[in-house]
Amino acid sequence: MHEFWSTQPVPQGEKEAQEGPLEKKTVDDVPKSPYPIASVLEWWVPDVLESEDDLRQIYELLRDNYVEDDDSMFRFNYSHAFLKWALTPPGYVKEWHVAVRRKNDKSVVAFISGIPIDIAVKPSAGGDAEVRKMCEINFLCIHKRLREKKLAPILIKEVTRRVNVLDIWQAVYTAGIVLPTPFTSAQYFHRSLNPEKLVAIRFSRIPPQYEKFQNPMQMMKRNYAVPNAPAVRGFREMEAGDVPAVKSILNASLAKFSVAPTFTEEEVHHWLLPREGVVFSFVVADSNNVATDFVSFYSLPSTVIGNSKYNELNAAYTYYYSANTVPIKVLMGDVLSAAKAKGFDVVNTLDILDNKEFLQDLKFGPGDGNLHYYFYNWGYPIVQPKSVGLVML
Ligand SMILES: CCCCCCCCCCCCCC(=O)SCCNC(=O)CCNC(=O)[C@H](O)C(C)(C)COP(=O)(O)OP(=O)(O)OC[C@H]1O[C@@H](n2cnc3c(N)ncnc32)[C@H](O)[C@@H]1OP(=O)(O)O
Ligand SMILES: CNCc1cccc(CN2CCOCC2)c1
Repeated sequence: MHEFWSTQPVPQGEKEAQEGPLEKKTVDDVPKSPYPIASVLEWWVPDVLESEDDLRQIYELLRDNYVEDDDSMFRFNYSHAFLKWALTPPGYVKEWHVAVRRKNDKSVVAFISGIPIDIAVKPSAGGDAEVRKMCEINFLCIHKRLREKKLAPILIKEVTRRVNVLDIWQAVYTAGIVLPTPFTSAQYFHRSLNPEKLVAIRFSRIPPQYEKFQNPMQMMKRNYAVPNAPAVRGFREMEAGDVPAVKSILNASLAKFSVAPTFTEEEVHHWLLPREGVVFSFVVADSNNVATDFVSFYSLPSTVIGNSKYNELNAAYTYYYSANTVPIKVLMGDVLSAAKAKGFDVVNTLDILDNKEFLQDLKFGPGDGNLHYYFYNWGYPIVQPKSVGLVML
């Protein structure tokens, strides 16, 4: 059971693992050369910022081989612009973008990414959070033709080496599957914006109680209709001048959670300013045009696998927010309007942050997917998703 993960510094299910590092090594202990890999393969560092062709190769690997739902009806289709954004925040390390190519034709067969992140972790006994520089791991992907050959542990060990050599010893990551050992498990919720398309691609079903209506789909459209303009006075798109205020209110909001990132001004600029087709952010500005509230969402489409009428599901995912002068359910109501106006079919979210405060009133329904959260080399007790303030792309 867990031939690889049983060898790793992650909680192994024993109770009461101590909080904090599970093993202590120094940079001197870290191998200086890359982990050995099959002779027909080679390590490769794509230049996702400067090379559109390198970025295209990572994009295509993920488009065709990344995460699908359990029934293989949908597969994530992160865009080029989204991947460039997700992989190159301030202080990113090019070598933490770890790819594997076939030597003969240079085709990309696998990938795993790491980016730097400052995570504030509160001791479970209470008290001040400890801010720890960690690596956030994402986009682990092996080509469908190379699955179940133990290549994933090799990718994980190599990215670990490249992180350790820079004196960073913890990571945070999420997965849709249960591994040793989650510190929280969140549930997905979905808010229909385009019920007709969602039913046509079998993302949604017409609830049985609608069958009593003469025109069930008409009733579904009515139920999920949203205003086409924001309700909150002073609601507008975020702009560069809002960065200092957003940094202040967002860090204050996130400090309430047991596990959450902290953002520098440069990180607020990178992660939270609007980027067309990628991330959408809004503030509520007071009479001096100073941001008092903030809310955001990102675009993550999925390929619809094998549907004749539609080949893409346009999904928005709720991102970070700070609700201070208006309740989050009012602020998120304006997100639904903005997402509908921009052509999204659905808004997806998790029961992390204060999201449970709006799920019911805004007509989100539970999904059948979960997102499990993990630390690498950091013992931490299992906490409820509502005490987690980290959003993973
Ligand atoms: C200090 C710095 C540390 C940095 C590193 C921190 C750790 C980061 C960890 C990674 C965080 C990733 C976050 C995300 O990106 S989550 C998204 C993961 N990607 C996908 O689901 C895309 C589609 N699937 C695939 O591409 C492959 O199936 C993958 C690549 C997922 C596995 O490839 P394959 O199916 O061909 O298997 P194998 O024969 O090579 O290897 C089998 C071993 O791999 C373990 N496995 C399977 N799936 C995952 C998974 N999602 N996280 C961690 N481990 C996983 C599995 O339990 C088994 O180990 P053990 O059970 O026998 O022990
Ligand atoms: C947070 N990063 C994207 C993600 C990665 C892996 C797994 C999941 C969650 N799955 C998605 C597919 O449908 C079922 C639930 C999401």
